[in-house]
Order: sequence, then structure tokens, then C-alpha cells
Amino acid sequence: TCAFAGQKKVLAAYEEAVKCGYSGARAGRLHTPHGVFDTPMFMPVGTQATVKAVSPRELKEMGAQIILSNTYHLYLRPGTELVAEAGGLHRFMDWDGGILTDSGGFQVFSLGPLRKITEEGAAFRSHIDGSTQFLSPEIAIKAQMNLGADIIMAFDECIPYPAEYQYAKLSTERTTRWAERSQKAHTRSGQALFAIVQGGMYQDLRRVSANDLVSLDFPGYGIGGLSVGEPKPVMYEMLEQTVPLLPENKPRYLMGVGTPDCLVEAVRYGIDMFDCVFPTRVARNGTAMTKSGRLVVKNAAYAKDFLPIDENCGCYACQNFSRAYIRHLLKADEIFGLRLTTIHNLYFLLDFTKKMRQAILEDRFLSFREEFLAQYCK
Ligand SMILES: CO[C@@H]1O[C@H](CNc2nc3cc4c(=O)[nH]c(N)nc4cc3[nH]2)[C@H]2OC(C)(C)O[C@@H]12
Ligand SMILES: [Zn+2]
Repeated sequence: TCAFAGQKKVLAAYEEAVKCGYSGARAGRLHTPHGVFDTPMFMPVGTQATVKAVSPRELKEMGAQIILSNTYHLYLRPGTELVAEAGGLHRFMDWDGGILTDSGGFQVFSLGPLRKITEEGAAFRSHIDGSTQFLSPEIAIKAQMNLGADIIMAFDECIPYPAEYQYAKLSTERTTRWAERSQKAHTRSGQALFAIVQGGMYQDLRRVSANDLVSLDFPGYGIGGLSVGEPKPVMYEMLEQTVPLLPENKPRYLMGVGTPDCLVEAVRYGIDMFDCVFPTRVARNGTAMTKSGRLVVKNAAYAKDFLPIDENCGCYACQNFSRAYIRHLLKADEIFGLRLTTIHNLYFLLDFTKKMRQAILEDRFLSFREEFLAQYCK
């Protein structure tokens, strides 16, 4: 049911992805049990069944369509059976938009002190209480069926960066076997299971991974193993190698990205969906995202700056409060300060993807990209 149909520029009976200029950029519509959503899209991250510091009502107001939660975290606490008893994740967190859950493949390797990876799965110690835990494709899929997200991810290994070719090859082949096991374990109808392309930073492994997963016929594809510390040009090169091998009529989701400069480049290669903790995380240490780069509103320079973070921003923070006020709250450790920077950063990225979509529909994406990159300092 997670069909992906591009938005056609002219009215027509069928929908097809609108291609733009000499790029792979496309404007699409993602059909899920909780609604039809526009792409390109940014998905706010709500790791533990809440997008930190903002409410579902505020998320709806700022235009969030699909939000993310993490199987790894919810499996450890409060447990995915408990969430199922509560009526599933949508009911539990009172969110009636789309939900995508990551499978735990990344969190196990980035959070829990790793014990061991075998063909069967990954043994690790919980970062919460140090208990010995184990995740396999079957366990991760069952957990995600309990949570009831609209889109779930296959259990994979996010290859660390850098990694030896041989390690990347063996790990990628195992991830493909795990994707097949994930598919067999996935019995919940109405829920889309996406595979995750791996391959490290090796072009040939990326192509093999993409081709193998495409032949297993998933309704959508995550691109994993990126945004793990590699230089941005390397990430873009992996996209160039991978995205063209993925079906045009299915969504492509670049995991863990990111900042607007990365989003506009990835959209050019044909990516439709993004998630990243960046906007909510940097908000909590007083950094606001703007079209010219980062603005550390906590800095003394803004003590008497009575302008909003961004005069052209339509968010609740910019419409009602000044930099001086937000800086005061952050300095005073007032929770409302973090809420305002978080609201602004999420709104900024959600609005940015809306602007990219509009540019694609009006066939001016490449000039939009040029203008944006010219004024954005990384
Ligand atoms: C720029 O933010 C830092 O970088 C991480 C985001 N980068 C990222 N790459 C990912 C790859 C995968 C993958 O291969 N497989 C699965 N299943 N999920 C994934 C999730 C991923 N997220 C954030 O994660 C932390 C919190 C470590 O820092 C952030
Ligand atoms: Zn704002």
C-alpha cells in the first residue's frame, strides 16, 4: 500500500514522477495508511516516541507529514509489546500522520556497546541498563509490526566508516540475506517494508547491493551506510552510483541526512525522503538553522537583537519572539528556549523541502539549487 506516484506537471489520469532539468530531482506523492504525503520530504526524528520538545499538535502545525521513531530504543524501553497493547505507536504518542521506524540496524552499532555480529543477528549490551540483548531480522521485524508504523525498515548492518573492502563486501552480502529474512518475517499487511542499500564507500559494492535488493522487489529503498563521517563528496558519489539503479516509481530514503546543502544535492540525485537528528539536536544547544547557515542565538552578539531569528520565517518562534528573548531563555536554562529553537529548526527544514518540491514542479529546481548554495555557508 505504500505506492509512490510522482506528481505530474499537467493533469493526467496517471501520475508519473516529474523530472527536472538535467537532474534526477522529482516531486512525488507517497501513499500510506495514514495519508498521502508530498516528496521531497523531511521526517522529524522522534527516537523515543516523541520529537524532543515539541508536541504532535505543533508538528502538525509546522507541516510535518511523516515522523521517525527507533525500534532499538522502544524495544529496550518501554518494550514493543507494551506499545502494541497501548494500541500501537500512533495511539501511544497521539500522532495521526505517517510514522516510519528504523530497524535498529544503526542504533545497535552506534549506541549499544557491541558484543558480536553473526549470521543470526547482533548481540549487544543495552545502553540503558547494560543487559545483554540480541536483535535479528525476525526480532526487529516483529518489534516493528508491534509498533505499527506505516513504513518499517529491514534489519541491516550500517557499515562503519572507514571500512576495509573485504569487510564491507561480507557485511553487505549479509545485509542482503538479512533483507530477505526481514521480508519473510514481515506478515503485517498495510505496512510497507523498505530494504536498505549498503556497500560502504565502494562503488561496485553499492551497485551489487542495490541490484540484489531491487531483485527482491521492495516497495521502497533506504540508502544506508552514509552520513557516518565520510566527506560529503564521497556521500554524493555513492548516491550517483546507487540511486539510478533504484526503480523510478518507488521512494528513495537517504537515512540520517541532514543539512539543507546535503538535502538539495541528494534531491538532485533523486532522493525523496530524509531524516536527521541534526535540527532538533543543535536546537538544544542554541543553534538555529537559516538559509545562510547556522546562527548561534546563544551568542552574546544577540543579547540586544530584537529581530526574530529569521524575518522571513513563518514559524511560531520567528512570528512572536526576538533573538534577545530566545537567548535570554537559553542562558537561563528555560525549557521554552529549547522549544522555540526546535520549532524554528524543524519548520525551516520542512519548509525547505516544500520549496524544493515547488521548484521541481515549476521546472526551476537547478536554479533554485544554485541560488541556495550560493548564499549558504556550510
Ligand atoms: C548527522 O547526524 C549524525 O549522524 C547520524 C545520522 N546518520 C545516519 N546514517 C545512518 C545509516 C543507517 C543505516 O545504514 N541503517 C539503518 N538501519 N539506519 C541508519 C541510520 C543512519 N543515520 C546520527 O546518528 C547519531 C545520533 C550517531 O549522530 C547523528
Ligand atoms: Zn523560524
